[in-house]
Amino acid sequence: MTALLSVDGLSQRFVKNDTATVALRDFSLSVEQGTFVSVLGRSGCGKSTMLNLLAGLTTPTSGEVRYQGKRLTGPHTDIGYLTQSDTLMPWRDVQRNVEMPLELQGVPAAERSRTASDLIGRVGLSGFEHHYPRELSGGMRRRASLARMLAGSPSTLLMDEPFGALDAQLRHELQQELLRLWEGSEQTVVFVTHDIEEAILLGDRVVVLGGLGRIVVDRRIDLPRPRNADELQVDATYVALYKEMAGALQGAAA
Ligand SMILES: Nc1ncnc2c1ncn2[C@@H]1O[C@H](COP(=O)(O)OP(=O)(O)OP(=O)(O)O)[C@@H](O)[C@H]1O
Repeated sequence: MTALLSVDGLSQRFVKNDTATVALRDFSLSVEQGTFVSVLGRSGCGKSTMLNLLAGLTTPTSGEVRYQGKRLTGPHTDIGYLTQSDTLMPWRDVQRNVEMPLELQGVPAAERSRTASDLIGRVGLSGFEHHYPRELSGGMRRRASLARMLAGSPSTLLMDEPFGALDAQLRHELQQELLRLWEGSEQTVVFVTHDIEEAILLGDRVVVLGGLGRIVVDRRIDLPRPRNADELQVDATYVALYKEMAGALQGAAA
């Protein structure tokens, strides 16, 4: 398989009021086309900084990001990014927010409306099509943002803790929905989470980051798909992976 997205020797340093913070140091990662890569790490280890760089939103202090073999110098229309912050347009209702990427692609109105309604249903927001972002809960805004990102059918999806604010049941439903949409799509996913179970359930590969984006574990997940969260709990391979990753996260904090 070919590397779709790769970074080599990436460092990011922020300077604020004469104080420098290093968020990533000499970070390298190569993501193969069509794979689902989960990135696990504790708060503050540099995950969002890494995604901002992969999305071409920020320029690294040193090193480079390559997408489809070319140096990435800014946002790319093939790369969808679900950030942690709310980027829904406040003056558009849910339907028109989700339709937005399709408008930009010149998709005819009837098809736009059909695709958006389908995705709104898949993220559990049917009935809220004409609500504005201020009329939604935080979790609902997150789901609307997810539907909007999926509407654009980007070939690469970067997702920053998309399900972190949701209750367990909804999180489970959306994990399954995301897998249904992804399987067979050939989309490449980089999915950031704090949750070990979620990382293993979803990923073809789990990368665990320690401080400053140091990779402490990089494991291929060979569990067969479709995966069922309840069945995994008693699967010896899953249990061993879980222990390894829990230990790595603990060790990274020490
Ligand atoms: N724009 C910025 N200016 C200054 N420091 C920053 C900036 N962005 C991030 N940092 C610092 O870089 C480090 C990594 O932050 P980052 O947001 O990447 O962590 P994270 O792993 O995504 O955390 P979380 O899981 O809590 O979202 C932190 O110490 C943070 O304070």
